This record gives sequence, structure tokens and C-alpha cells, in this order.
Amino acid sequence: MEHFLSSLTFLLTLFTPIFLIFIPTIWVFLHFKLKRNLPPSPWKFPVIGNLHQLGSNPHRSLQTLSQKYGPIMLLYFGSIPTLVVSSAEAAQEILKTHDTTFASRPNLTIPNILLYGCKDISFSSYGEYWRQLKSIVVIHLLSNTQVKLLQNVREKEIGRLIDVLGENCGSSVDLSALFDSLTENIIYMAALGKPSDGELNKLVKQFLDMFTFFSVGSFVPWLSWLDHLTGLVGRAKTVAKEFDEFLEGVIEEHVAKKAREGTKSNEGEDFIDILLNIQKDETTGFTFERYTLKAIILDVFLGGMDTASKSLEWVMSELISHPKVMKKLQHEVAKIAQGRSVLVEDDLEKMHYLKAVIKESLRIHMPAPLLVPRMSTKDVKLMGYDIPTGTQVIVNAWAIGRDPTLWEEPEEFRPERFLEKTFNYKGVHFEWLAFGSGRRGCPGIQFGVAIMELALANIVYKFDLGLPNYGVKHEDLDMSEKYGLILHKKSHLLVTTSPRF
Ligand code: HEM
Repeated sequence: MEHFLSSLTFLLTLFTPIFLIFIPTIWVFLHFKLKRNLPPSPWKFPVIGNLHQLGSNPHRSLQTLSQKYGPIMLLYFGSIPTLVVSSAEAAQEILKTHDTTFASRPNLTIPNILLYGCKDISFSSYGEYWRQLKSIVVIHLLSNTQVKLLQNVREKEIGRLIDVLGENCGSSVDLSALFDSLTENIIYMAALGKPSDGELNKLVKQFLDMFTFFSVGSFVPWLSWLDHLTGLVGRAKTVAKEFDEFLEGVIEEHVAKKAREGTKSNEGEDFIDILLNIQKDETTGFTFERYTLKAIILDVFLGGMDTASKSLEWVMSELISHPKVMKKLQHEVAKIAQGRSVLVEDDLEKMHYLKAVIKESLRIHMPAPLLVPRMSTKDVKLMGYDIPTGTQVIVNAWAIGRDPTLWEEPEEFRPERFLEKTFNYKGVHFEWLAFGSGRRGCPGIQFGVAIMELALANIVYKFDLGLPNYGVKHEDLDMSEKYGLILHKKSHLLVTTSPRF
């Protein structure tokens, strides 16, 4: 009995403090958790959360879910709480009012491996490192002046595309593939100072493809070993190593050339030259390592490669499906060309309808329909809801671009609506977010738009475009989408061309 009592006393002495500390803590935790006003959520499965609800076209599935749960909803991508925003008002809260709180990026497996531990601009966390990189890119690589300096590269490559179309008049040509080569060539020349070749193309394609693979570890961290088991991590490491060796080679070539020729003038310098200059110049205030330089170049491929070409593919498909719009556009460009054989960049300023056509196409077919995911870095109150730190945020810009409360007959391709609106590309109008907005907004707008406008103007000026005679009417052109790194057409756009003069 005495032994029993002493054991009891011992247990009470041990557990009483534990109860006294833990029970109130658990109570406080539950109280606040239950009291937190979280956004509405659909029912979720254990482990995978709501991932099964994303389907093959997440922008569409999320739009459908938002029609039921509202413009701010909380989903779980595996164990990662993910806020999905589908109205212009909510997007403004994220991208403007609370921009700094949502300016970080989630930690994802593939970008981590491919981009030197996310040491690039697109995926690095918000902070001083990212700020420096973004300034370098905005001031030195993608500024208006720099984009203007690349005018001859664009004109040459677009001239080549026009020649191919001219040589193939009457036969079926794969316009999607031609747009891909056009942007590839321009990006390679701008970034590396050399034209594309088969090997490099293969490498870049492998690199971009890696971003489309699903990594379990990004969403269910305790299952990250599965990414090793499936070979995903191994494959990503191989691609990263091959690309790194390639970039090292190109950078060394640039260093050797500079040592041979000295710095005569800045003319004709590519992005690697410019970055090497900044790295050497102590007065710029930027110090960075070799891996940062390589990560920036990779970002140029990542951000620039498919965005402009797939946007051109969509806009041309819309024009072929809407002959009246095509005629109106051809009328505008012909009036400005006044019989000259080619249109140059100075002509573009006056082409208001052309700009409206491109904006309308970007509204319906946003290349990055869900922008790039962001992450909250502190607790914040958003439109009455409590959003905890570490929540991933997805802005469904595609759904906002088709919101019937913002756009009359949103499914209709009607460029005229952009003649009435004074929308620019900079993301200050939250109902149209093709390039994102705020601190993490796209720095490549001028670069991308310059390619699209000049290519489109010259193609429609020189040629009438039709569909190969397979019995498909222009209004029945297949417009199905394929979701990927960039939203593109499921089937390539095959066309026939005939000269207009
Ligand atoms: C039609 C052309 C393009 C479209 C539609 C486009 C669209 C976008 C979008 C939607 C974002 C995410 C913005 C956000 O999260 O708010 C983005 C980010 C970015 N884009 Fe573009 N882009 C285009 C061209 C380019 C080009 C040509 C480059 C570079 C050469 C580029 C480089 C980047 C980079 C580096 C970021 C990440 C910015 C950051 O995280 O701070 N983009 N782009």
C-alpha cells in the first residue's frame, strides 16, 4: 500500500505540471485555430488534400470550384495550404495592397535542383538577393534601351520567318513550329550571342520540360523520397548538370573573347557580356557569383522562350477563326505601311487595332493562367479572412480574364473592347493580368511584346492565311488547350498562305 501511494505521488508530481502546461496550451491553440476565420474550402482527402480536383486543366477546374466556394478559397495541395484567388478585387489585395506579404515563392523541388537552389529571379524568396537580381535584369538586360538595341535581331529573324512563309505559299506550313524557332533564335542571340543549334535546342527543351513534371515532395514533404524512387530527382540533376556544363563553356568563351578583344564598345553585347561587365565593375554596387549569372540566363530561357511564341500561336488562331477581325487588322497595317515592303518597329506605335488584338488574345489565352505561385511570409487579414504565414497563393488570372461581371460576353474574341479601355501591360488593371503585377510582375514585357507586335504586323501585311484544305472551316479550328509550363494549343496551327501583293 505504501509502495502504491508513493508511486501515485510520484506520477502526480510528474504529470501535474505537464497537464498544467499542455492542456491550456492545447486549448489556446484549438481556440485560436477554430476561431480563425479561414476562407471556405472544399472537402479534402488525407495526404493528397485537393490535388485530385485540379485535373488536366487546373485553371478551368479552379474556376469551377471558385463558382461554388467564392473568389477566395483555401485548398490543400497535398499538405500545403493554398489560397486560390479568382476575382479582380481579391487579386488587387494580394498583388497590390499586401504585395510585400505575398512577394515570396513556395519552395518547389524541381526549380530548386535546376536553378542552383532557386538562385534565379523567378523562384528566389523575396528579399535583398531577389531585389538585386531583379534590378540587374530590369535596368541592364530587359530595359527599353536594351530591348531597342535588339531591334536588328528581331527584324532579321522575323524577315527569315516571312521568307519561309513566302517560299511555301500554297502548301501547308506548321506556324506553331515557326513561331517556336523565331523566339528561340531571338532569345539565343540576345542571351548567348549565338544562333540556335540542334544540341542547344534539345537541352533547352529538356530543361523546360522538367518544370512540367509533378513532384510529390513539393506538396507532401514527408513523401519526398518518392521523387528519388521515381527517378525524377535523378533526371532533374542530370539536366541541371548538362546545362551547367554548357553554360560554363559559353561563359568561358565570352571571357576569352573579352580578354582577346578588350571592351571596345557595348554595341553587340549579349546578356552574358553585360552580366560579366556588371560582375567586374565595382561601381555598380552589385556583387554576385558565377551561379547567379547562370541562374539569370536560365530565367531568360524560362521566362522568354515559350511565352511569346505560344501567344503568337493563339493570336493567329483567333485571327484565322475571325476573318472580319483579320480584315480589319490587315486594313490597319496596310494603311500604315503605305506600300512599303516591310513594317518596322517605328510603325507599331500607330497600330492601335493590332495592340488591341494582342491584348484581347492574351485575355482569353493567358500564357501563364495561374501566374507564378506566391507565398505569404506573415499572418494577414484578407477581405475578412485570416491567412496564415506560409500559405501558397495562386491567382487565377485566366478566370479573372473571363469573369462575366467584368467582361461583357467574356468568351467572345472581340478586340474592340481594348480600343475603349486604356489598359497597359504593367498589371495596374487587375481584371487583366497577362504579365502579373506588383513586385513579382514580369520584367520581360517589352521584350515579349516587341516580338509579338512586329511578327504579327508583318505576317498579316504580307499574307492572307487560311487553313489547309482538310475540310475544316475557319470557325471550327481546334482551339483546345494543353496545360503546361505555358498554356498552349493542343494541336499545332497548320496554315496555308497566299501573298497579298
Ligand atoms: C508574352 C510574353 C510574356 C508573358 C505573357 C509573361 C508572363 C509572366 C507572368 C504572368 C509572370 C508572373 C508574374 C507574377 O507572378 O505576378 C512572369 C514573371 C516573369 N517573367 Fe515573364 N512573360 C513574358 C515574357 C517574358 C520574357 C521575354 C522574359 C525574359 C526574357 C520574362 C521573364 C520573367 C521573369 C524573370 C519573371 C519572374 C519575375 C519575378 O519573380 O520577380 N518574361 N512573366
